Amino acid sequence: MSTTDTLPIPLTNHDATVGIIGMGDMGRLYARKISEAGWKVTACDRPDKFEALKAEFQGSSITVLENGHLVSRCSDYIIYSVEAENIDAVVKLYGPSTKMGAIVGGQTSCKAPEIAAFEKHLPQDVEIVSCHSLHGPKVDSRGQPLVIISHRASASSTALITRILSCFASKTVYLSALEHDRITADTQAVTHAAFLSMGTAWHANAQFPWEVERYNAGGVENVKINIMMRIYSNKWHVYAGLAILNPAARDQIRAYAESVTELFKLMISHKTEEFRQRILKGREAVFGGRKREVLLRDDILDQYSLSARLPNGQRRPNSHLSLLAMVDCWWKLGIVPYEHMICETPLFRLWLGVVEYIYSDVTLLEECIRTAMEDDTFRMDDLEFTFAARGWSDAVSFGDFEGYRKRFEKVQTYFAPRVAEATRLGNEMIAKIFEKTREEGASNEDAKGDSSL
Ligand SMILES: NC(=O)C1=CN([C@@H]2O[C@H](COP(=O)(O)OP(=O)(O)OC[C@H]3O[C@@H](n4cnc5c(N)ncnc54)[C@H](OP(=O)(O)O)[C@@H]3O)[C@@H](O)[C@H]2O)C=CC1
Ligand SMILES: O=C(O)C(=O)Cc1ccc(O)cc1
Repeated sequence: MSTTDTLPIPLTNHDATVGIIGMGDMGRLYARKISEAGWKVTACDRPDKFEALKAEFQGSSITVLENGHLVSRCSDYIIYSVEAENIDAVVKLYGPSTKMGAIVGGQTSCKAPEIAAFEKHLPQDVEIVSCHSLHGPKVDSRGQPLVIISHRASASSTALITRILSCFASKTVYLSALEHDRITADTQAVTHAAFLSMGTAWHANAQFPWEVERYNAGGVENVKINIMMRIYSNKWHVYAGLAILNPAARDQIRAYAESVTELFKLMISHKTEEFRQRILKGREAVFGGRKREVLLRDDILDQYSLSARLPNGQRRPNSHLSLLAMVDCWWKLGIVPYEHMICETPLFRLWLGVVEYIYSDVTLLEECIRTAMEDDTFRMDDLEFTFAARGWSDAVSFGDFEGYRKRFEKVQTYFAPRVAEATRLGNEMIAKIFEKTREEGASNEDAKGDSSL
């Protein structure tokens, strides 16, 4: 980190102007929160959206400008909140207009291309402090991780950005760009790959899983369905960007697809003992000697089913290939997911909670193994899931944004009629689980003076 202290930004309260380039979902969240906290905010989106955006923010304290040149000229901290795929082009366009001595950052989910664009196109007098809120635009930011990357900045500038972003009441985590990308590949990219593959497999089998009896099977299935729907209700470019542009993510998604394929081959060749040994080795590597940390209770999850017709709550065995492959892949890559909780997202926490739920109960795990080996009920789902995991891995390794978009939107369109309902249920489920988790974490702390939550 180099320092440039020649043109200090004033540090007295609220006297810096914050500029937002890209008024999509995250840009709007940032503009609104930062302006509510009392900072002067300027913002723009693409020039063709200027009139509409100006009309929308008429009478608010956010000043909408025509383009990124105008935002850059008058702002002390400029945040690029655009598609990761576009970051180089947008910084190239507006970067040279940055006010002398200002600080620049970005909100993209993968930092290597963002930092490369800043280094390439920003004048030398400009400092670089980037950020990444590890949650979607509709999630309560309080207590969620917010990564701050002080890449080329003085301590006082980093302190100023920390102060500006403190309005989110998030948990600030300081990392380098490289650390950020390695950790988020583990927490976000592989998690998304699993759920994208579930959606693709259900679509390939022409199923709405909540209408199929074998999926009306309690908490774990509810989490799978709700997270899958949540991911497919977001914009494709968010997931494409963080997977395709992050080399660590590409490797991990490939490793996940390999684990899925290898486990599936063992299943269909009925190599029970080899399969069991592999599952148990993964369990030992990832969870061995660890007390259960994330609480997920089936009775809470059971309340959040999309199924209207079928009675809820009777657990049906499932091979849970998606979940067994996750642990297998963590083991093969030497990843201990708990070490990455500093960059957890709500989805990663839920996913780890579900995985942990199965792996902490030997009876449940044995049930998965037995079902995988003996029960054909889920075989066609597992086959399609295997194809899907490899398909997503190919789209990511080929760096194929267009192919990724088509794959994503095909499934998104299929599930679209139920998205609103799934989002509502998913939000309730997440809020309830985290509320319960916090409560139980607090009572554990009272009881033992030791809470990991
Ligand atoms: N959504 C999420 O859950 C999260 C997203 N992120 C990251 O934040 C960034 C923004 O994501 P999000 O807000 O969801 O995406 P959006 O697509 O909602 O917002 C991006 C906005 O930037 C605009 N834009 C593109 N080019 C320019 C330009 N030259 N000048 C001004 N505006 C421009 C886009 O316009 P147009 O649509 O016309 O291209 C769009 O309105 C992404 O990099 C994403 O990875 C980070 C955390 C969470
Ligand atoms: O929680 C998740 O994984 C999400 O899907 C929301 C999300 C998407 C992109 C980010 O950079 C951060 C959070």
